[in-house]
Amino acid sequence: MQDSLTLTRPDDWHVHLRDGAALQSVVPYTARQFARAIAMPNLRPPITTAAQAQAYRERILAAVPEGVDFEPLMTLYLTDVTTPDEIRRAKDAGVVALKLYPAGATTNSDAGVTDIRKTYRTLEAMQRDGLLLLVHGEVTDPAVDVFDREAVFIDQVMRPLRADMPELKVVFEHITTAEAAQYVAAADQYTAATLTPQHLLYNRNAIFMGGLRPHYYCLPVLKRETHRLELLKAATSGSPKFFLGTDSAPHASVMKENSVCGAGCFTALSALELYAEAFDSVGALDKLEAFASFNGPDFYSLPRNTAQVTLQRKRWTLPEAVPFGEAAQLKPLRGGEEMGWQLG
Ligand SMILES: NC(=O)N[C@@H](CC(=O)O)C(=O)O
Ligand SMILES: [Zn+2]
Ligand SMILES: [Zn+2]
Repeated sequence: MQDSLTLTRPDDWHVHLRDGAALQSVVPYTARQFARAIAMPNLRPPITTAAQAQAYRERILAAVPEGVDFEPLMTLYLTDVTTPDEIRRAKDAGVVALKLYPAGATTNSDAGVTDIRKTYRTLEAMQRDGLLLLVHGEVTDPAVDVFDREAVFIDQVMRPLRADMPELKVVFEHITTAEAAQYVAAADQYTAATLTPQHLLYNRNAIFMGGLRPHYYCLPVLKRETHRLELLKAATSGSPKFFLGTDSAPHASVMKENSVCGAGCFTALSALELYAEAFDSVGALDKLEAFASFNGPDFYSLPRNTAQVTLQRKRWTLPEAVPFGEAAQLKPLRGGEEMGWQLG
């Protein structure tokens, strides 16, 4: 049995770092685990301009502990009115991607896109300037069952978008279904996907085991076991189209343990350990490095990291809660439970 694993320092291609006091609390976790991270722009108000992204970047950097090497990669929140001029400014400011939130699909998505065709001139500018489009891939039609929203999105939005913008690099974020895994695997080299630890480790039973478990609720919601197995197969397939994106999404525990629970799982504390457990469960630890450290930078046309990290097979207990902002608490996914790997 393999008891330690050394790999190139990984990056997180999808994380929510929030802002203010919450940002101060969570940035150190991500910076300890990852060399770079794609900082999601769904703040309140959202990051919609290059100038806001630059200022947010500075706030993130100010929260990185002394001596830790960490680079946030910035994104803009795409709206119906984002202009091609803003894309030029974004490019000049070092912004790497825009995020498509269908309006109303998830946490802080009210300012999102109401009809993708409204953004076509802007998407053309992105295609030209080499900015990526990151997609929360769920339709918002209340008539569509919550568990079907990703699969329906593929036919209603993804296929037409790919046909109309063939050379725009698109990342189908946090995929949760066999349909999405198969769609991405079969697509050309301009389409990739991120996978979260929770969707590789859990199926939807986790949300209901012995009672309703808010800390396992995120969007897109966990699916059946058949989907989880397909996702794990995709992640460990060796295909360069699949890479690490935790979607670590901190919400104060009072907001999670509430009559209306916010969507999001906080995993930044132990992300790499959770992925190692998932890959180990199918004997694919040898595939973790490409997934965590190579495929993402290759797709974004960024250099790979050169430093290394080591994971040890070791039993330890994840804290049940950690401080979050001034007075709140944050409960990590798996909090209070045993872990099988530890980042050295
Ligand atoms: N994944 C989630 O359930 N929540 C994310 C938003 C998102 O990535 O959809 C959040 O910002 O809390
Ligand atoms: Zn999302
Ligand atoms: Zn997210």
